[in-house]
Amino acid sequence: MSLAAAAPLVHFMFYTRGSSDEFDRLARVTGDEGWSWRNIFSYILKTEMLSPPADGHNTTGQVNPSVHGHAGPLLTSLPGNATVLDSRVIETTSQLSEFPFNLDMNSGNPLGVGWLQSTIGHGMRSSAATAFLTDVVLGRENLDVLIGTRVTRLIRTEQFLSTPTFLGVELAQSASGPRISLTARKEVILSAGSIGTAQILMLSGIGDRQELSAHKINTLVDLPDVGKNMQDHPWVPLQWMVNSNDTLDSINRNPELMSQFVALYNATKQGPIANNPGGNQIGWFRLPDDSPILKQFGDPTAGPLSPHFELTFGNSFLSFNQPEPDTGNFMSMCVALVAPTSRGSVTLASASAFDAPLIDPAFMQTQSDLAILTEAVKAAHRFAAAPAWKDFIIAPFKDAAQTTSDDDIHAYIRRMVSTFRHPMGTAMMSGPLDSKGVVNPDLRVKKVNGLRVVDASIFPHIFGAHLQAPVYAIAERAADLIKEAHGIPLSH
Ligand SMILES: Cc1cc2nc3c(=O)[nH]c(=O)nc-3n(C[C@H](O)[C@H](O)[C@H](O)COP(=O)(O)OP(=O)(O)OC[C@H]3O[C@@H](n4cnc5c(N)ncnc54)[C@H](O)[C@@H]3O)c2cc1C
Repeated sequence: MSLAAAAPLVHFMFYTRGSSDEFDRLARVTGDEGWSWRNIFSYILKTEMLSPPADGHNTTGQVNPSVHGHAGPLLTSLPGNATVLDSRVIETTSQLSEFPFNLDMNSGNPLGVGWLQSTIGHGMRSSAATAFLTDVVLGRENLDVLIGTRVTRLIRTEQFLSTPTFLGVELAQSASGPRISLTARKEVILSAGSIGTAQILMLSGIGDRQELSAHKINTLVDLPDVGKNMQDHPWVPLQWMVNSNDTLDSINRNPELMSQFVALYNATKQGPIANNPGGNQIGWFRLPDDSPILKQFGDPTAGPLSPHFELTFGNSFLSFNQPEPDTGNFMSMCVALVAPTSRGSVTLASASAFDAPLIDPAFMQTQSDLAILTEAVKAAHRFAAAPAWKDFIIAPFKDAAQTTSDDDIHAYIRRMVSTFRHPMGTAMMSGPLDSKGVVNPDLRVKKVNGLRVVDASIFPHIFGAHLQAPVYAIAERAADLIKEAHGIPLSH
């Protein structure tokens, strides 16, 4: 029994696996070599089918096909529509040595600037739903997909000495609607994401005793780390005014032009609408090895192939928290801290599954987070100062212009910081004998029988990556762990 994943239906489709170091750290901290890059790589390839870009252009020199899957259900592709930024971003990589070109950021070494790969195939979003819930799969007798239905809690079905078994699931379609209970024969697989999984566990009596009792929930399993250790990627936008009309701003502000491109897209799956709105390239970077910040605070990354920060390059005014200007054309960078050390939480607001829980991403709570994101903002300005942008950039947008001194940047970060929507860690995995953590390396919930978690909540450290690819990777291995546990032959 599991929940279908929906976030892939709304997200930005960036397909980034993270570094080999990050999977190797997962193996190291859990004591399970099965999570290492070497072992996980075949699962990553199994999920993917690298496909031609929407515009059919020749992608030689933009991707390394040998590190990709070519027969999986999830379609990935290179950008499907050229933009006015492309040549300038790539030129910058040969002009400034601190921003080198990387042929393929999904090889295990993401460092440098490369062409964005997206979960797009034939100009359309490829999601967990399109890839895995195909008509054939939906036709299976042993699969029911319930829509408009919420899990309100898991139900303890047995208790053997001090270990409870949770094979029951309670569902409802509204806060006051009837509750329906189902009982699994083998096990329950909880995949409600970093927010939903923590909430459901706590509503089921699995969590921190004190917190649960505050909501009059009987603690059946005292697991204090449920909802703790949350990490997410904080980012700030920076924009520059540019002297070209050929940016998406011109389309976004012109309903007639927009409907022409929508019509083109509907007829041909081509044009700007077929492209990832997030841009055509991304870069992943480390602070220099001799950085005083690393000396003072230590290195928060998983290793030398893991980035401290990310830059994305957008062909329009991009921001989650600034109104779009009425005039002008823009180039934007999203500047993200991808190895944060701050840890937040998900706690219950009430004992109802229909009340959203309280989410505290705890952004910028450590000095090192602030210091590294500050360096990232400075790096973005250096990138935009490369000769490649000389005749293109007019000036930084008025807010971005106030980011020259460290103090200014700190104030800007405090004002602008936002989430990349990559929460993880609220049911973190740890070694089988480790009292910290929520799930064991086989993803089974500690101190419980019959219950496994498979989603982004299990990562003990955030990846330097947009998280869908790491989640697909762990889900592929989880499928084998589940089959093994129930004596079902593996398919490879
Ligand atoms: C706006 C946005 C943009 C993003 N962009 C990108 C991107 O470009 N690239 C990338 O790699 N990642 C991106 N992400 C992140 C990525 O989508 C997530 O990291 C990933 O989907 C996490 O997978 P998951 O299985 O843990 O959770 P989800 O995919 O969120 O799946 C959890 C599912 O459980 C359901 N659920 C929760 N609680 C209950 C309940 N009580 N009862 C029933 N169902 C429940 C939810 O509705 C959801 O369908 C983005 C996320 C967002 C929100």
